[in-house]
Amino acid sequence: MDDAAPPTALRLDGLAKHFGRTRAIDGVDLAIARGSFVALVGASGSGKSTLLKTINRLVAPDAGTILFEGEDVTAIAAPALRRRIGYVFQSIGLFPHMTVAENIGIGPRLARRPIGPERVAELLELVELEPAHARRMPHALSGGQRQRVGVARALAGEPQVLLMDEPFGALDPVTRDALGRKVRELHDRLGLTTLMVTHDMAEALLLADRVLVMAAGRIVADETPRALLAGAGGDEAQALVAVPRDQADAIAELEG
Ligand SMILES: Nc1ncnc2c1ncn2[C@@H]1O[C@H](COP(=O)(O)OP(=O)(O)OP(=O)(O)O)[C@@H](O)[C@H]1O
Repeated sequence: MDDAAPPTALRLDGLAKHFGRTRAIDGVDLAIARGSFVALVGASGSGKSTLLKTINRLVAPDAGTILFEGEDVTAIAAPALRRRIGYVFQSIGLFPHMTVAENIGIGPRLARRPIGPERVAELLELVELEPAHARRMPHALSGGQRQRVGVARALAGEPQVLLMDEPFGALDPVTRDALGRKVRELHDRLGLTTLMVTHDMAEALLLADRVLVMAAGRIVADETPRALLAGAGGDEAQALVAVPRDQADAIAELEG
């Protein structure tokens, strides 16, 4: 083994999950180095969300193992696991009847390590929200603010790993861009290991250190953004890279 390589935060071996006849995950082997920011892209229905959910045990796989810092996730109590692995949901997923502060504190509370108002204020500051937002209900926030609360909630238990399922999907492009940069900055500052599902190859190329492409339950490409832009990864990956590249070319042409 290479002594200089960073330790593995997550290791998936022979992972499979079927829903009836659908092979949502069809034999995935994957090692994610501590500290890396990995994007998971691929067509709708290719298994990205299911893969993410198996990691923090929201979905139980039919076969295979998942090691988190060398420990089988099934051996870790779910609340403790979910405190150590923050999760930002696709549809934000805030509890509508709870204040922002209660939403942010739910994970630590379930893990019997409740957080106080100072920590809530600190988390709000981390995602650039006002301290007064702590008392608001989710419906009284904009979509971008709600998603920031979702990120704060995922960070509340001081996780080592951050899983994000299409976290910026519902946001306007300007907010999306700002929040993407913010998350990357927090990833670097807090020393996180991040696995982010996105439909947007441009976002994956700009934010991640490594891009995985999923198709029909399998990982069909695993490349750095630079390698993808240089043509690596095969047809599936290159079809996805072509989208932002063609758009950039078309805009450049309009600018004449
Ligand atoms: N609870 C479930 N019951 C039955 N089928 C499911 C369930 N969850 C996922 N599937 C199926 O498994 C496959 C993979 O779904 P998954 O949500 O993981 O894909 P995805 O790549 O995340 O899609 P999207 O980008 O649209 O979110 C799909 O065919 C989906 O319909």
